[in-house]
Amino acid sequence: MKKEIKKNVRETAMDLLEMIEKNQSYSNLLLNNFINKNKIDAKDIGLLTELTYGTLQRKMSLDFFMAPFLKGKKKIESWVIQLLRLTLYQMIYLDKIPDRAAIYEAVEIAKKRGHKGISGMVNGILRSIQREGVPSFEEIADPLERLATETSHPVWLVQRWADQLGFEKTKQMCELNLTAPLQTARVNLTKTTTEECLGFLEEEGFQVEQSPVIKEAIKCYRGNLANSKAFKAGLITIQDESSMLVAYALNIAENDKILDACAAPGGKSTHIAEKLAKTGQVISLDLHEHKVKLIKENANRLALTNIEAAALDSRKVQEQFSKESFDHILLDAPCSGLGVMRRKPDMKYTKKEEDINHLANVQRNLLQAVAPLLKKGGNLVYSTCTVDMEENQHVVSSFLKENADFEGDFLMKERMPEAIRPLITGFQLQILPQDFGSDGFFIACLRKKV
Ligand SMILES: C[S@@+](CC[C@H](N)C(=O)[O-])C[C@H]1O[C@@H](n2cnc3c(N)ncnc32)[C@H](O)[C@@H]1O
Repeated sequence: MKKEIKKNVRETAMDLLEMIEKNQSYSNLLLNNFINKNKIDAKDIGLLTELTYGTLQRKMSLDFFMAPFLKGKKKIESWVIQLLRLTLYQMIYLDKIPDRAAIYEAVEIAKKRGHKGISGMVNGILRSIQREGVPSFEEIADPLERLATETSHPVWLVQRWADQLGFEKTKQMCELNLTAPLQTARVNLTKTTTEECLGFLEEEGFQVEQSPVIKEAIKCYRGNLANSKAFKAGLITIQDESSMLVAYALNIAENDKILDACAAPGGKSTHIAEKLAKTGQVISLDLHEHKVKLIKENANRLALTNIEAAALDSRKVQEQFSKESFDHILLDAPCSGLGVMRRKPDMKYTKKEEDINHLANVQRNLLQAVAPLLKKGGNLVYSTCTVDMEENQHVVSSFLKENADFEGDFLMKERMPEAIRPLITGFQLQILPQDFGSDGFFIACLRKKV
């Protein structure tokens, strides 16, 4: 039976924000686990999600708004800061909640969690904000710093993107990162058609439509497809459209043997297996045993028998597999994930610039390790869900420099859905979230010379 949250929704959001702030878990995992474990009522899920994600998304802006009102105050406990952010978020960004209701709730929580002094301070700060209004972003003279504060992204990241992409694209991306992503799913074409699947989902009450970009992709405007009968029956996989493009890049033909070197939880492996239409074989490797379990579960749910999943550090693949034993190889590398910040807003504040340098090294080593396993004439597809050149274009160019037996595969463009082609430069595709609403993503298609 579903139950209402014992603590009220705002207090729960405050606790979740505190846990995220203390780096106890990723926001998306924490919130999903909390909702599932506590069987939260549907009407509370919406508000809890909105308050937690919204406050997190706007953290830097909220701190900017609050700063003048905290001047001269002694050190304020972390949970009180979360409470102030949460309340300010409702006052500034949510029209449907009257200010007085938000302030009243905040004071009640402060009384319960702290003491009279704290609730008095919370009341005082919030009432002053209500009376005097918050400062304007226009007060920030430097355009880059203003964009960073206004869209709540760290300055180093905005600076980095502006250097790589220019200010306009950076601005669009930062603004898009504040919006909620649409859920999309991939139809398992070995079991059904897109049209038939749309029909099943509509019968179940989902508001869905076929994507204009990828023929087997479905966009969902209402409902969570993970709870659908179609999902349980293995007719769909929840996957972003950008990720679906990887299987297009590979040039898959029936009976191919394909290596997916970083495969868990199996989103792309299962797509490849579906495209193989019950023929061939996908060898799906991942570093972590518990993640390999997820690949197997997904393959079973989708009734795909042409996937073999195993735990292995792919930097050591040469110890397990012979040279030139795969028709194609996918390296969907571990990366900084800067293309999926909409889904994990806490990443904006936890990622460091040095992480990017470290990851680029790991990515180069993985590419170097898998390359000898590819047959001549086969494709090596390298992909990441990031938008950083150091992990994308630079990794690829340094690989090509060191491996004269590889070249860019310019035919990738012809294999891609038509709407994507204008975004392709040669044999590389950098998708920004604002391009067509999917995740930021990178795909490069290389070919081993014959
Ligand atoms: C981007 S995710 C893969 C997502 C997956 N391709 C999909 O579509 O579902 C990267 C994966 O690489 C794995 N990984 C990281 N280092 C690895 C290594 N040295 N060898 C094998 N897998 C590794 C991580 O555990 C993670 O699951």
